[in-house]
This record gives sequence, structure tokens and C-alpha cells, in this order.
Amino acid sequence: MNDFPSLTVIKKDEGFGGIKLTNIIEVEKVSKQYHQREILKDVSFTIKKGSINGLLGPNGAGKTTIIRLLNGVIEANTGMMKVMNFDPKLQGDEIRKRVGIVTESASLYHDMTAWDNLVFFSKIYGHSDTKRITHLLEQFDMLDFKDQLVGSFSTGMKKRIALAKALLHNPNLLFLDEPTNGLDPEGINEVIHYLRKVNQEEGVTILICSHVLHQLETICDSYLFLIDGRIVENGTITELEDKYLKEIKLLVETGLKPLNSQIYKGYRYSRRGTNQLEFLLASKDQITPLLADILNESWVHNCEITNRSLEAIYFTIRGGRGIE
Ligand SMILES: Nc1ncnc2c1ncn2[C@@H]1O[C@H](COP(=O)(O)OP(=O)(O)OP(=O)(O)O)[C@@H](O)[C@H]1O
Repeated sequence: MNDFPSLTVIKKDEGFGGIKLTNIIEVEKVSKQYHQREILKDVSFTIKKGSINGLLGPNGAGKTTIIRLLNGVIEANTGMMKVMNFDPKLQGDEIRKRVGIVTESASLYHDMTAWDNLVFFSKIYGHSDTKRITHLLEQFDMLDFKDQLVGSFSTGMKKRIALAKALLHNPNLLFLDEPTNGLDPEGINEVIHYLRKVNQEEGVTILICSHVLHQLETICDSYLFLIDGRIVENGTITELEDKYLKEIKLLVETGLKPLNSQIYKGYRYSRRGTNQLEFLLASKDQITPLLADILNESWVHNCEITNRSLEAIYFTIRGGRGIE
């Protein structure tokens, strides 16, 4: 445990976009029990500074427990954790000063205006700064609504104010617990848009807990899969695809009419619509030669890999059992 790596050491590995990144969170062999029941088992992972990460797993997997441990709200039974080089067991206050949290309930006062809520919480945080509040309301396109009661807002607007609240004290790290729950597709896209903005413009590292996989696909750099209190897999989507996507399903919109109803030039396919053929390929390397062959004979208007989703990968990891 004493050889736990220091955050000040630049790691050999390259980060996202080729930039060298340090780890902002390091977790090693952590377990947590409640009343002799093991909730987290031998959990180890790292989170790189500046990245957006999905902590994915079904209800009861232990996601919220991990967030609470990282914030020093509860203590691990065994193992080692470092958050920004602080030990949550001993230096929870230091961590909480530098971390923003958005929980499902958002904890806003519904009978107060957006502005008054943010002023109230910034005073509690000891960061009473109206410029920061105005900036955040602008960032989340809520300045025009600052004098309205939070209780009158849509779920999406409340989420935006909850995000602003979590960012009042300029945190380095943001934890989000099920941030898209209760939102319609438009609201989900909005939250994802704002999270990306916060990550890019303020350099905030983000850890998102969710059991809804497809919503996170467009935003996360890296994923952790937590099942029954264990991290069963982690990596970027490319790493996970390389490991788990053993067969590619390629849907091609084309005028091609192969003579054989099952095989075209050695590639297995099935017809999905008048101008749609779905090919089964052994790897991505077969896509270019297949398309070149088709284009020799006919037109192609579109093509897409249909089984590369995070959900498909999750099902492979989990052996076909559903996440929700
Ligand atoms: N204070 C507690 N005392 C006893 N058991 C607890 C306590 N907190 C959580 N648990 C149990 O630990 C397990 C993991 O809970 P946790 O809330 O971390 O899961 P989760 O992955 O966040 O689930 P969800 O997606 O439903 O929020 C659950 O079985 C839960 O009942």
C-alpha cells in the first residue's frame, strides 16, 4: 500500500488526444461492507485528469457507494484511494472543497429563485461570488430565468441549475449520479452538451454514474463496468471494441442485387430492406474491400456498423444478461 503512486508523477501512458495526463483518481483493491455484506469487492481503477468517464452498472451494483467513498463520506474497509492526491479517509474536507456533485435529487430549494439558490449555496461553500454565478447561468443558458422559482422549472432546467450549483466553487472534479434520469431525449442531449462544455472550457474531470448506457456513448472518453460490486471491465470504446467486437454487422444502403441470396464475394449477408443489405464481417479490415467490390457494381448511399454500441459490448461482457 505504501508504494501507491503519487499523482505528481507523470505517467508513461499517453492521455486522450495524445496529451500526457496524470491520474486524478487512483483506487486500489478497495472493498466495502455493510453489515457483513460485501458491497464492493477488490475494486481498482484510475481516472485521468481532464477526462470524461462513465461508471456503468445495473441498479445496486455499488456506483453511488464508490462516489461516497471517493468523497470521504464513508470509509472503505480495505484498500487505498487517492483523489487529487488526498486520502478520502483522512482528508475528505480537502477533497470536498475541490469536487462538485450532482445527485439525482439535485437538492435545490423549489420556493426560491435560481439566483437565490445559487447565492445561498455559494455562501455555504464560502465562495460568495456573484460574477461566478452570472457566468455559470450564462454557460447553462439560464440567465434569462434567474429570477424565476426553481419549482417552476422543467426537469432539464433544474438539472442545469444543479450543474451550476455543483460548479460554484470551481471544482477540479465533477461527480454525477444518474444525471439524465427523468429527462426526455432533448433534455438528455442538453445535459450532455453542457457537460462537454464544462469539461472543455473549465478542464473539469467528470465521472458519470449511470445504468443507461446508450446516453453516454457520445460523451465518455473511457468506461468502467461495475457489476455486483466488481469492476469487470474498463477502457475506451476503441479498446473495448477491439476486445469484444469479434464480428462486425455492416448495414449497407445499396442498389446491389447479388445473385446468391446469402453470400456476396465470400461475405455473408442478409437482406434487410429493398436497398439494404446487412453483411457479417470478421473484422473492420474487411469493410473497405467489401465497399470497393460493391461500388464496382452499384451505388452506395450509406453504411453503418450496427453492433458497435456500448450496450452491445456490455451484453457481451455480461454474457447476455441485461443492464436495466
Ligand atoms: N448505508 C447502507 N447500508 C446498507 N446497505 C447499503 C447502504 N448503502 C447502500 N447499500 C447497499 O449497497 C448496494 C449498492 O448500493 P449503491 O447505491 O452503491 O448502488 P448503485 O449502483 O448506485 O445503484 P443505483 O443505480 O440503484 O443507484 C445496494 O445493495 C444497497 O442496498
